[in-house]
Order: sequence, then structure tokens, then C-alpha cells
Amino acid sequence: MDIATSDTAVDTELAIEARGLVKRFDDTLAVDGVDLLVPRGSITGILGPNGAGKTTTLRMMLGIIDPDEGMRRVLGHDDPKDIARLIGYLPEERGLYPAMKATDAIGFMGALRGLPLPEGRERGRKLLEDHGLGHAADKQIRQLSKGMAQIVQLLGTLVHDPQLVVLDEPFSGLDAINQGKLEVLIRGLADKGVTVIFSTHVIAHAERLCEGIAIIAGGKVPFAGRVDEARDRIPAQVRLETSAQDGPWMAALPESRRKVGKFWYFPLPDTGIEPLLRALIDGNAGIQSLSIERAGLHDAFVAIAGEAAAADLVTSPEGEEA
Ligand SMILES: Nc1ncnc2c1ncn2[C@@H]1O[C@H](COP(=O)(O)OP(=O)(O)OP(=O)(O)O)[C@@H](O)[C@H]1O
Repeated sequence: MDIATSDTAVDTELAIEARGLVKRFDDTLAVDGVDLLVPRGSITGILGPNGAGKTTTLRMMLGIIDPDEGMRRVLGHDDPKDIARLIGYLPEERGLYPAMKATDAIGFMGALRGLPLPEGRERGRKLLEDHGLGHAADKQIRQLSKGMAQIVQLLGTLVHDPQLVVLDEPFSGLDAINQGKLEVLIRGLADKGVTVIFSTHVIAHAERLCEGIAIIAGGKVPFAGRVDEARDRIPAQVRLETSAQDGPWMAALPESRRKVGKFWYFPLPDTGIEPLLRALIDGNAGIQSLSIERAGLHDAFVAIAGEAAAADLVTSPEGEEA
């Protein structure tokens, strides 16, 4: 499933429809005309550097703040506050009451979204068990590691069975193991038909998890669509090794070819691989090896949003502090 990009999308298929959103804080234009269409049941990443406008965009989707201009419909409602019980939200600022037990913390978060407290506690215990944290159920939050407490808070955002889950930088602060668990959890939600939207400045998370991404920089969204579509903005690169040094086959290589060591590198011609292969064979190149490398999301981000915006992004989660 992908971020719908056409105007023909049927409203009921969209968990979020936002058009022309603008938000100013005094002199700061935090969000400058954002359009975003998120299909129900999809995983969508909002990818951008610090200060790009990710949190402000998410807060407008939740009805925590209202846009100065533009419209948003969330689960078919113009005011997201009307359907707060259908939404789960993990804010960027983490925090649970340190003295509360994990099950109570989850139950309390459920109660804030309309779930009776005893039921929330019971569901909390089950969620903790299902996610390998059964041993933490009766521990106080202050007795848990930071990463464990963050997972407890995340489970608290899910306890009332929301249809839409909004996560602001959910991976930050988690070590590699907990990041992996969170990825599994997010995929599991989408498998159940829950729509998940999360912000991140880590490219690998968006690339691995999302069907759809919105690239945000300077309050604008220069790209919203499938991850594949973003990567296709840059032609795939061919890496070619030949036994012949020169010959008629050279005419098949575009002007922009580069030779590094024994390999030629050049963009895959628009005509595709087969005509290229034929020309190389007919021209006696003596192909030793040939591979086609698709652009990664980082290169696509640079091409779409520019070097400056990409400078603040982290390519892999290893670059994050645990
Ligand atoms: N309540 C506010 N008052 C004033 N300025 C704000 C407020 N909230 C956000 N901003 C400004 O709006 C811009 C976008 O901020 P936002 O938090 O949406 O970005 P972000 O992409 O989530 O970045 P980060 O990952 O650093 O939180 C920034 O310049 C920020 O300083």
C-alpha cells in the first residue's frame, strides 16, 4: 500500500488527508503548505532533519494544534479531537510517572483515552507479556531501564486499540535490540489494519519499514509517495567489468560513464538492461561482471531535498545514541 498521490483517492480509504497545511509560531514558518495522504492500514514515515516541521505536522494531525491555513481530515473527521479515542500518540517528550507500576502506567494511559482502568491494567499486563516484558509488569517505572520504560509508554499508546497510531521519533533513545522489537511491533500493527505514521531522522528506519514516506525539509514536503518511487528519482547505476579495453561496445556506454579501477560506472540507460547487454555482447566487450545498483533512500533524499537538509539525517540506526 502506498501514500496516495492522486486526487482521485477515495476519502474513506484514507486515514489522513491533509492539504495545504500552514503553521506559524511568531516569526517562524514551521510548516509551509504540507499535503499528505495516508492510506488506512499503511506504515508511513515522515523523514526529515531537526527542525524540519515533523512534530508540528504530527501535532496538527492529532488536533493538539490547529493549522493557520489548510485542511486535515483524520479517520474521516475534520477535528481530530472528536476521535481522540481512536488515536494512539507517542510524543517526542517521553515520560511516565516514576512511582507507577508498569501495568498501572499503561492502564492510566488507556483511561486517558476512555478505557476503564481495570481493563486497561489487565490489557497492559497482557501487552507486556506479549512483548517479552512480563517480568516488568509489577515493577515501578523508575526501576526500569530507559529503553524498557519507553516500550512501556509505547504499549500505553496502544492499549485502547487505536485505529491510527502516531509516533514521534519512536526509535530515538532505544538500543539496537529494542529498535528491532519496535520494528516488529509496528509491522504487527499494520498487519492488523492499524495505520501507523511516525517521524524519524534515521533513513534506515523509513527505508526498512515504510511503504510510504513524506520527505520534509524547511516546513515543506517536496516528496510524498512510495519509498520505491523516491528511489526511482535517481537512475540505477550499472557497474561493468569487461575484458576488452576498447572497441565498438564503448558506444553503448553513456557520456557520463566513469572508470574506477577495473569497473565502469554509469546510469542505467532509459531503454533498460536488455539493449545494453545486446550492444555489449555484439560489440565484443567480453563482459566479466555486470551489476545494477538501485539508489538508496539517502541519495534519493539528497536529490529531492538537497545536501543541506540531508546533512542532519542519520543513515543507519547505529549512528544513533542508544
Ligand atoms: N511551540 C513553538 N513555538 C515556537 N516555535 C516552534 C514551536 N514548535 C516548533 N517551533 C519551530 O518550528 C520549526 C519546526 O519544528 P518541529 O518541532 O516541528 O520540527 P521537527 O522536524 O519535529 O524537529 P525536531 O526533530 O528537532 O523536533 C522549528 O524551527 C521550531 O523551532
